[in-house]
Amino acid sequence: MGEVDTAFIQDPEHMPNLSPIQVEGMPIIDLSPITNHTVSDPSAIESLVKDIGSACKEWGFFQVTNHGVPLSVRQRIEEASRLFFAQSLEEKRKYIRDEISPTGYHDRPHQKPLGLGRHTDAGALTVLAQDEVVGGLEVKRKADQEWVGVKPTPNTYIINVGDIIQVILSGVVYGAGLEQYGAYESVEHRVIVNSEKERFSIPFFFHPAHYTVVKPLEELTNEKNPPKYRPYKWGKFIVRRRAGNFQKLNVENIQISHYKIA
Ligand SMILES: O=C(O)CCC(=O)C(=O)O
Ligand SMILES: [Fe+2]
Repeated sequence: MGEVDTAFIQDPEHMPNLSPIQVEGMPIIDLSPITNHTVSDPSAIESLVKDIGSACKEWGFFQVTNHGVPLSVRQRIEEASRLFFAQSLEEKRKYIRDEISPTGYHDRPHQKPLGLGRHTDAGALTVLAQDEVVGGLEVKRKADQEWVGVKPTPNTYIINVGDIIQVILSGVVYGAGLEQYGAYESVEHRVIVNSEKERFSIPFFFHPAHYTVVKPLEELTNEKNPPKYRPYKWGKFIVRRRAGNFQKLNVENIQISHYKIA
């Protein structure tokens, strides 16, 4: 590996612990009440909605089973990505990520063991097919702010709240006794890689159109509960975020905290 751009080198307190605690505590949510059309039990849907709400508030992350995505589809995507990445660098660079094709190939320099520095996802939410063998995703657990590894669960997808949901739902007021759940927050996460095994992961980002203005839901704000964020243009935000290419969270790169109303 060549020289690593110092912008990617983390401060010591953000360097990953090489053997993080592996947790299974992240909620696993069964989506069969919405994917199994033979069951039409409104109370099952109601409790599903509640469970998703609690998972979003307590973890900002959850995993889904019975999601209705055929395993064969996932396997075909995984196979196609293995074939793509096995090609020569020259071939891959034909599909390089740039301003015109922001989802293209990105041969990002990284300093092992950190595959992807700590960050929050900028979009509304992310659906992730994590590598089922290698794992490597770590989440900053809201309960104690510890970094915990997310143990891969076969044929599940990991879903996490992104910055847009944090802003839109920032006006949610909790009833007495419910404060411990905290708010809908876009939780920090990062990825560690190991030098022996390749790691494949397939994130799908829910992003709005570039002209979208992101702002707290007006129905949730009023004089007593004023908006906590200034409106921002999604297109500008994501273009600036991409220019920073997941560098350190606390420097250079644009964050929703910059739009926070003190
Ligand atoms: O590879 C992973 O497990 C997560 C990737 C991720 O966090 C991202 O692309 O935003
Ligand atoms: Fe992410």
